[in-house]
Amino acid sequence: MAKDIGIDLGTANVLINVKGKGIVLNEPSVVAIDTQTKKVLAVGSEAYSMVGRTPGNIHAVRPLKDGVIADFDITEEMLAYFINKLNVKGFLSKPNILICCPTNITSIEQKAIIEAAEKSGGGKVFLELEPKVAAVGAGMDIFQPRGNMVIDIGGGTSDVAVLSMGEVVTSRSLRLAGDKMNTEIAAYVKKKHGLLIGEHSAETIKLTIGNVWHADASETLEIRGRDMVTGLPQSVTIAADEVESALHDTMMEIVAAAKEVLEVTPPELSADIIDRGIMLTGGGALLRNIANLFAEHLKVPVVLAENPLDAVAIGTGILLDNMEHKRAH
Ligand SMILES: Nc1ncnc2c1ncn2[C@@H]1O[C@H](COP(=O)(O)OP(=O)(O)OP(=O)(O)O)[C@@H](O)[C@H]1O
Repeated sequence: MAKDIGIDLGTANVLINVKGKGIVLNEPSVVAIDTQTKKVLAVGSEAYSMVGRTPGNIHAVRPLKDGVIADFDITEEMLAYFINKLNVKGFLSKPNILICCPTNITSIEQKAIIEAAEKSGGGKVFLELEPKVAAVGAGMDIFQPRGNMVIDIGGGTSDVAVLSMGEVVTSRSLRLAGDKMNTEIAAYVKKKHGLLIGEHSAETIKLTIGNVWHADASETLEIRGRDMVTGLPQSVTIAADEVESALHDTMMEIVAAAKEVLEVTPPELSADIIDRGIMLTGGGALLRNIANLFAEHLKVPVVLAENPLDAVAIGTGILLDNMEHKRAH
């Protein structure tokens, strides 16, 4: 028998939850391609280590951009590679797949995701909205007639949603999240320090001293890159409060989206949200003091999911169990 699997097909990472086993795969959504032969050379972690370091004929690409499939064929190859690696196919049967997508993708994009999962070895493919699955994975009971609000900040998209009785009541999805933050950090370092840095270095700055509220200026990190004037390798010291200003505009856009969602939320559900607080999920939730930033602007308590990066994958496991439970009764 093939095993059912849940996939968090993210812009930054792909996580796969196999029924009965838990999260068995967690790799960056990156594929290295030989541009001459068009052959896939590496997938996942191995390909990620090549980003920004490849010679001319090798290209390390992210097949998903802004939370949607930018390159269909490569996404399919990547998914097929991950699914094969798991050995979940049965002798004659294919695994059912529950896969997550942002709230504002078009029906064409939805079809592309389903098709990619089917072609990469899936049996029945179900699509679920990412914030719903993230909320479930973060431990929220969204199936009661009560308001639950979640903000999921991933690599390519930030989703804000209010859920009740298992469905999304109001939502906003922004095509800006962790990747945009890296771009903003690199742009800041270029403008303020005259230093060109790559994607990996920007990500390291974010992960090490990324703070979005009342950052401590004495917390610093030395980074290396290429001096814009001399063209030579150079190192500079960046402080956490600089990262806070680099990320300010992006954070304010997410805050604005959350405000818009709250403004159109039915009053009874708003009251529930005040009681229960807003749940933060996705890798972006790990930015230091992010809960304080949202709480200050939204005037509502904000809580962090226990495992923000795994919430969607954990949620797929819970929803797969529910689906089986329903089928059995
Ligand atoms: N400690 C951290 N501080 C800040 N950002 C972090 C941290 N750890 C991971 N991230 C960021 O979280 C993002 C990845 O989060 P996640 O895996 O939830 O996204 P995804 O599901 O791949 O993307 P999407 O939901 O947009 O498709 C990356 O941009 C990464 O840089």
